[in-house]
Amino acid sequence: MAGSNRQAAEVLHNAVIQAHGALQARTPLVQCITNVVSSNYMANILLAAGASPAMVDNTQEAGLFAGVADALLINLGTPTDSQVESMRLAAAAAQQAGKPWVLDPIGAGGLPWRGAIALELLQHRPTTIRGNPSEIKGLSGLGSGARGMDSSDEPESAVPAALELLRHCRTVGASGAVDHLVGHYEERPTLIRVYGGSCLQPRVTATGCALGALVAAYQAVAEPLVATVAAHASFAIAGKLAAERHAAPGSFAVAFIDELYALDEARIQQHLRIDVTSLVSPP
Ligand SMILES: Nc1ncnc2c1ncn2[C@@H]1O[C@H](COP(=O)(O)OP(=O)(O)OP(=O)(O)O)[C@@H](O)[C@H]1O
Ligand SMILES: Cc1ncsc1CCO
Ligand SMILES: [Mg+2]
Repeated sequence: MAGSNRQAAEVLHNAVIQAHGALQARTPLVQCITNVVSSNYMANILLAAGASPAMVDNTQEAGLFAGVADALLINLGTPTDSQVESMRLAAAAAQQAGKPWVLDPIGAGGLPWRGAIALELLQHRPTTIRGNPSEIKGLSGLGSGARGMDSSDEPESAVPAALELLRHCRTVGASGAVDHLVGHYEERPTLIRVYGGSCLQPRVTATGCALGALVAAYQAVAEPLVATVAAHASFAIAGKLAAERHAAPGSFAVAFIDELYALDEARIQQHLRIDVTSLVSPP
């Protein structure tokens, strides 16, 4: 049994506006342990959105810094032995310090070594697991047809896997044309769909990686479900508006950063589109 919850959608709509204001006011320091493809784009997206990025990923400093930063992102895109050690140290330190952290299990479905690392990191209780649908399905053990870093599954098909992963974290996000997010709203398992964005977003590498970093930034200023929705909503609105002005990936990527920077209460009011479904049992 499942039911649309319009009141919850309105509450979350207002909470997203509040979270956006809190992000601007507090400029959270976000430690990113991420892949080599994503670093520069991710840092620029965090800066444009109002957060402060720090790519501290060496074994000597990663653990210490996780205790200092406001939030942590761990992204498994191009893991080396040494970077994985930093991930272990940082995840443990974040857990110890009660800091929010986000796991992006890139490629977890298709590559067994990193899949095992992602599973190992779950012991440190990430606040959010964010990935594309194939990664969410792969990490949950419910299977996926993933071939590489891009998804070969639809977000809706990842909802049972996302619900399964809620045993390890507070919220799970599966991105795509319509983002499907799960968490608990008033203690009930709940699905939130975020509409918007552009088909140019997956044509720019590391867009999903940068989304994971923005989820971490929002986790520093809002409770987990609101933070997860706020980050996805920011991407959905900025992506939609950037695509109205640019029709190809290169100029779109620049416009997307600009739209994140320009996001404000009025734009959220006008463009945010979410729906909320309370789930009694998996759909
Ligand atoms: N077809 C689409 N239409 C609209 N928005 C999309 C579409 N595909 C992806 N997005 C948006 O792009 C962003 C990244 O999602 P995507 O699923 O491409 O992540 P990803 O595969 O993890 O990316 P990467 O690993 O390349 O960083 C999200 O904000 C998502 O909503
Ligand atoms: C292309 C690529 N390869 C490993 S990570 C990454 C960035 C987007 O997933
Ligand atoms: Mg990804």
